[in-house]
Amino acid sequence: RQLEEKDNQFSLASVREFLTREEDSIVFSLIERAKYPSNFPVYDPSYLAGAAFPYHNHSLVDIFVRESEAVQARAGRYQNPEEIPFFPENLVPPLVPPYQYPKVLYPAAASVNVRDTIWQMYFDQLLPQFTSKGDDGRYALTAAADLVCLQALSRRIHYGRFVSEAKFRDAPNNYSSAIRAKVVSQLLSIFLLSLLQKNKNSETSIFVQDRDALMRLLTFEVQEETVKRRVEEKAKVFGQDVTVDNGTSTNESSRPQYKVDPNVVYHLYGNWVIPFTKQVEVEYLLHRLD
Ligand SMILES: O=C(O)C(=O)C[C@]1(C(=O)O)C=C[C@@H](O)C=C1
Repeated sequence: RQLEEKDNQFSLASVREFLTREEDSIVFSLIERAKYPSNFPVYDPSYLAGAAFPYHNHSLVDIFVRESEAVQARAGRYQNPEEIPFFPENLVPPLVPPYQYPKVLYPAAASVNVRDTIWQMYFDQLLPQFTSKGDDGRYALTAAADLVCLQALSRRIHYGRFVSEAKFRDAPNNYSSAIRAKVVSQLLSIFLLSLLQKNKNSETSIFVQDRDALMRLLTFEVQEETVKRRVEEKAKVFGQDVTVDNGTSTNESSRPQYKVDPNVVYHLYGNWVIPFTKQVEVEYLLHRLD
């Protein structure tokens, strides 16, 4: 009964509330990571070249995430369908008894993910934008802060599966015809390929059209702009120094200094978080009628 009640509350509005709350987690996690400089050795496999097997030639952050996920798997973290690990091959069985999470996701689509894309974006693109250059030796703290950032981003982006499920339930007919177009185009492309011996490009272009139709259906540009402006604002509110001088301070600069540049957070959402969430949404929908 409790499950049914929870399930009944599942809607696009409840899903958006979850995404809004996750913004806080993401902004806070970035602020925490920004306490430390870039700390290059954390990411450099040669730093652990002398370590024993299986740790040698992995970066410290790589090992930190793998081992943390193993501990968290024991505590049941990945039994929760909201959570997707970065290293699924590494997981150990949970120690805890199962919890009856509401069964919201469609099983054939539940495991779609973009974990490798998130990993690459975080280390190659995002980190250099909000950390200062330098090395203060606090490597374990740095890796721990990276883990929290990665998990918050992953939870938000992979929640795209729940967003899609809510949208599909709201308009099953609209989505079903766009999803079925996939099946038709798959058959068509196989037929064309065998008939015309075409190269792979023609197949790709047919798939792209299906994705485009779904992408148009699930996109709300006004909502995206609201989200980007809100996270920018959160970066300002959460990331300023708090004083108790009632604004009477004679600080030389009246321009607030933020711990993480709000503009970076705006673009993090615009360039990666929202596009990756939409990618998850499309992939989920493509499997929604399997
Ligand atoms: O709120 C939605 O409808 C979503 O699909 C989420 C989201 C986002 O990532 O914030 C993604 C696509 C939409 O265009 C708007 C917002």
